[in-house]
Amino acid sequence: MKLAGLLENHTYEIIQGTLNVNIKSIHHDSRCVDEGALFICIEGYESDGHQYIHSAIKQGAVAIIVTKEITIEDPDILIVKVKDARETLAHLATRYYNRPTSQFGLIGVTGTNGKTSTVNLIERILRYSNKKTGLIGTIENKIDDLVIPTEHTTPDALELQQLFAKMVEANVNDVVMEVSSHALDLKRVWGAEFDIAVFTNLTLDHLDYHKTMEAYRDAKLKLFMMADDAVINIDDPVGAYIIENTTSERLLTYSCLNHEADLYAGDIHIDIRGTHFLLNYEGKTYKVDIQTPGRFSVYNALAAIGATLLRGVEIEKIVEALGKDSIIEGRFEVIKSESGYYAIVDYAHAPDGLENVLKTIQEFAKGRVITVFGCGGDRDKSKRPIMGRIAASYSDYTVITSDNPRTENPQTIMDEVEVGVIPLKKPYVRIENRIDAIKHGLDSAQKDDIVLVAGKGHEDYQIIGKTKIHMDDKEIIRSHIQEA
Ligand SMILES: CC(=O)N[C@H]1[C@@H](OP(=O)(O)OP(=O)(O)OC[C@H]2O[C@@H](n3ccc(=O)[nH]c3=O)[C@H](O)[C@@H]2O)O[C@H](CO)[C@@H](O)[C@@H]1O[C@H](C)C(=O)N[C@@H](C)C(=O)N[C@H](CCC(=O)O)C(=O)O
Ligand SMILES: Nc1ncnc2c1ncn2[C@@H]1O[C@H](COP(=O)(O)OP(=O)(O)OP(=O)(O)O)[C@@H](O)[C@H]1O
Ligand SMILES: N[C@H](CCC[C@H](N)C(=O)O)C(=O)O
Ligand SMILES: [Mg+2]
Repeated sequence: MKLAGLLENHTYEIIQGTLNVNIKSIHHDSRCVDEGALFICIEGYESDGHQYIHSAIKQGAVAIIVTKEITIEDPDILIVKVKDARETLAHLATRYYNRPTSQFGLIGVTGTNGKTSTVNLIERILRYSNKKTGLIGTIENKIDDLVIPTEHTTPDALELQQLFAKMVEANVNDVVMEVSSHALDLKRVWGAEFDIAVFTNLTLDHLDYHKTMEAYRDAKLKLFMMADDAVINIDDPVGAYIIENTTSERLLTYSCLNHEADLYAGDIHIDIRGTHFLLNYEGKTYKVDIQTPGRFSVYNALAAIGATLLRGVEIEKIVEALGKDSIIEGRFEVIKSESGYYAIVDYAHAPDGLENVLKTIQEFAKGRVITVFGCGGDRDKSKRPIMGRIAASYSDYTVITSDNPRTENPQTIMDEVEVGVIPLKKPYVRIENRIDAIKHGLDSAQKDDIVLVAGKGHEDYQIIGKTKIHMDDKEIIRSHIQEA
C-alpha cells in the first residue's frame, strides 16, 4: 500500500524521501518491525519511540513517522513529520484496514464502573437476537465464539483496527466494546465510527493518569462527540454534563430515580441470586429478572436495554434474553459453602464499586460480612484509604491483603488502605499473601455469613513487580471449601 494514499486528509511534512514508497506493514513498536514496514515513533510515558529508529531501520523499516527533528544517514528512507503521532497512528490504521467500523454497528461503553458488565449484557442480548457479534473488553476479546486473550480494556489503535478488520472478515453485524478513559485520551479509538455511545457513571478512579476529575470526565465526553446516538445514565450528575455537550443526535436516558427518563426502573427487589424490577418504557411496563444482585446491576441492565433498543432489538426479546443469562465472570459471583456461608467474588476495585457491592450485600446479609481486599499498585493512590474506610464501615471484619502490587511494595499499599480502616475501630487484620488472606476470611465465616473477595474478579493472575504469577480468587475459594 502506498503511504501517499494512507496519509490522505492528514496534515504532515515530508522531511526526506518520497511518499510513493510501498508500505507492507505499520508498527509503533520497533520490536515488531519487519521488511518494508512503516515505523511510527511515539513519545510515550515509559520510553520514546524516536530512540528506536535505528533498530527499526536495521529490521527493514522503509519509512519513519516522527514528531521530533531527527537526521538519518540513509537517504532512501522516507521521513515524515506529524504533530500528533497517536492521531496519525489511528488515521493510518483506520485506512490501512479499510475503515472496518463502517461495515458494522459499533457500540462503545464508557464510565468508571460497569463497562465490562454492560458490554457483556449487550453482547448476550444481540446474540440472543441472532446477530453475529464482536466484543472488545477487559476480560477478553471475542469474534462470535472465538475468544482472543487481551492485555488492555481497549487495545491501541493499530491492534484495534486490525481486530475490527478480522470482525469484518467474519461478517459480524454488531461490535460492542469498552472504551476506557485512557483509550479516549490516547486516541486509541480515534477514527472509529461509533453508532452508539453508552455512559454508565463517573466516580473516583485513575487520578494518577488524569490528575483531576474534570480531565477524567472530559476524556469520557470524547466518546459522545463521536457517536450518532447515546444512552445516558441521568442519575449520575455527569449524565447532564454529557447531555449538554454531546453531538449525538438521538438520546435515550435511563434512571432508577427519575420517572421522566426514557427507561425507568422501579420496584427493585434484590436477593443473593439476582435482582427483579419493573421497567417503564414508552408507557408500558415490563418485568425484568437478572441474575446479578444489586442496584448497580439494574443500571447495567438499563444501559444494555437502551443500546440494544437503539440497534433495533425488540423490547420483549431483550427482556427475555436478560432473564436467561446475565451472570458475568468475576462480577458478583456467588459460591455457597456446605456449612451455609457464602463467598462472593467481585471485581470492585474503585470506591464506588466497592460501596455498591457492600451495600447490596447489606440488603440481604443475615450473618456477618467479612471483606477480603487490597488495592492495585502503580495505580491511583488516592482511592486506597477511601476503599479502606468503605470496607470497614460495611463489614464486620476486614482482611486487608495484596491485589496486583506491580512495582510497589505491597506493605506500603496496605499501610495506605489501613489509614482508612483504623478510625472505624472495627476488627481487621493484614495478611499480605492473598491466598492466605482469602483462606483466613473463609475460615472466619460461619453459617449465613458472607465473605466478599473483592478487586480481582476474573483475573487469573497476580502481578508482582513485572512478573505475572497464577492466582485465581475463585479457584482458591473452591479448593478451600466444600461447595454446597
Ligand atoms: C498510560 C498507558 O496507557 N500507556 C500505554 C501506552 O504506553 P505509551 O504509549 O506511553 O508507550 P511507551 O511504553 O512509553 O513506549 C513509547 C513507544 O516506544 C515504543 N517502543 C518501546 C520499546 C521498544 O523497545 N521499542 C519501541 O518501539 C512503544 O511501542 C511505544 O510506541 O501504550 C503501550 C503500548 O500499547 C501500553 O502498554 C501502555 O499501557 C500501560 C502499560 C498501562 O498499564 N495502561 C493502563 C493504565 C490502561 O491503559 N488501562 C486502561 C483501562 C483503564 C480502566 O479500566 O478504565 C485500558 O484500556 O486497558
Ligand atoms: N453500574 C455500576 N455502578 C457501580 N459499580 C458497578 C457497576 N457495575 C459494576 N460495578 C462494580 O464495579 C466492578 C467492576 O465492574 P465492571 O468490570 O463491569 O466495570 P468496568 O467499568 O469494566 O471496570 P474496568 O475499568 O476495570 O474495565 C464490579 O465488580 C462491581 O463491583
Ligand atoms: N482496569 C483497572 C483494573 C484494576 C484491577 C485491579 N485488580 C488492579 O490491578 O488494580 C485499572 O487498570 O485500574
Ligand atoms: Mg472493564
